[in-house]
Amino acid sequence: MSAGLRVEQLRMRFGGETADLFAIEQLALAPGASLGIRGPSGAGKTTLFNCLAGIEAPRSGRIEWDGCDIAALAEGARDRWRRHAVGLVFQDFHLVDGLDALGNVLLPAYFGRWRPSADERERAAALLQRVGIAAPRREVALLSRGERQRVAIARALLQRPAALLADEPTASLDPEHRAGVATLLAEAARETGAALLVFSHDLELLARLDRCLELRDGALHETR
Ligand SMILES: Nc1ncnc2c1ncn2[C@@H]1O[C@H](COP(=O)(O)OP(=O)(O)OP(=O)(O)O)[C@@H](O)[C@H]1O
Repeated sequence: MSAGLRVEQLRMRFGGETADLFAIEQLALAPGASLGIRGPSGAGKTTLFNCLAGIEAPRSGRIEWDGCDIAALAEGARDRWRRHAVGLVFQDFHLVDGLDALGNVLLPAYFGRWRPSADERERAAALLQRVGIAAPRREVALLSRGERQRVAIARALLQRPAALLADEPTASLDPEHRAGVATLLAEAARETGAALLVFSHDLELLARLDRCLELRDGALHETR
């Protein structure tokens, strides 16, 4: 059993298509390491993100996270795995506007339970402080876009995930907020020892990561 991510012979094809969108022979990411994936529009980055996050099932191949092949799991088991094993950060934040910052960070703690534990509440408050949100009880709809993304990062870290996956996390932010979120993601992953996988066009963000690959013409290519 190996720690981190190990992908082998991963193929994805949507129904009705005659060719694979991508075929990835091998990909590995160790705990604590960071990897960026960029690529032209339509190359399949979001689809690959969805496969690696267990949101979508590939056509064939292995996606092992800490030795567990999530490609072989049924949808319900994959959903359960995703809730505790990975933290997800999206371009458009996926926050619940009617809730305050603390309520949003605590959302993952509600799955399958009535309410979060005292420990989880404490951790959520500490994470919000860590990401620089001074008003945890403010409704997220009233926060700036940069602040909203920082709340989303705090939420992704709540369950102490072994991996942090981000899909275009800085794309809807202005330059000042982009730099802050890039630093935060890289630091948070380093501090927690999580593997960090970022899909992005943001060259400044990609430059902060250990390694960067390009998804192009259905395959992953080295960029540096
Ligand atoms: N559910 C689906 N069914 C059929 N085709 C799909 C589906 N989802 C995505 N595609 C197709 O797969 C291709 C890759 O889409 P994807 O969103 O993964 O690309 P991307 O690299 O993230 O693009 P962008 O950078 O523009 O967001 C596109 O041609 C898209 O139309």
